[in-house]
Amino acid sequence: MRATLFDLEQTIRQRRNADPGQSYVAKLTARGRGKIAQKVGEEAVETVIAAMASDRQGTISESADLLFHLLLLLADLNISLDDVLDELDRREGVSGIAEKASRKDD
Ligand SMILES: N=c1c2ncn([C@@H]3O[C@H](COP(=O)(O)OP(=O)(O)OP(=O)(O)O)[C@@H](O)[C@H]3O)c2ncn1[C@@H]1O[C@H](COP(=O)(O)O)[C@@H](O)[C@H]1O
Repeated sequence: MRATLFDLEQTIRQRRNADPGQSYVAKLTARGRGKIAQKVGEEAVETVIAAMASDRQGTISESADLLFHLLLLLADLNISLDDVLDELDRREGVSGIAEKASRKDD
């Protein structure tokens, strides 16, 4: 059966308090939110670089790293994937162009 982002979210929550010597999730968590956030930024940049090089496999690999580290950061903030999907649901059907035009200060 195919693993989902919800499965990965659950694994990350379970691994946060594991032995940092045995778990990357625990190790990065122990290094603090700033380090997790830095990794999200690095993986985002690496995704962009791969995409701009039209490196399909690289973009897939870096995107997986990015999603994984983003879930780690969200877990550190006690934000669930459902919280983010709720926000996307809220936006469903609202054109990004129309939404931007409705902002007063833009
Ligand atoms: N999906 C992932 C996953 N994707 C990437 N990574 C790790 O993320 C790290 C990112 O690589 P980098 O080279 O950027 O990082 P780094 O070598 O630590 O570099 P520095 O920041 O230290 O310079 C690598 O160590 C990858 O192995 C992952 N580690 C774990 N998972 C999932 O999380 C589960 C729990 O992992 P553990 O907590 O390690 O048991 C695993 O079973 C997987 O399902």
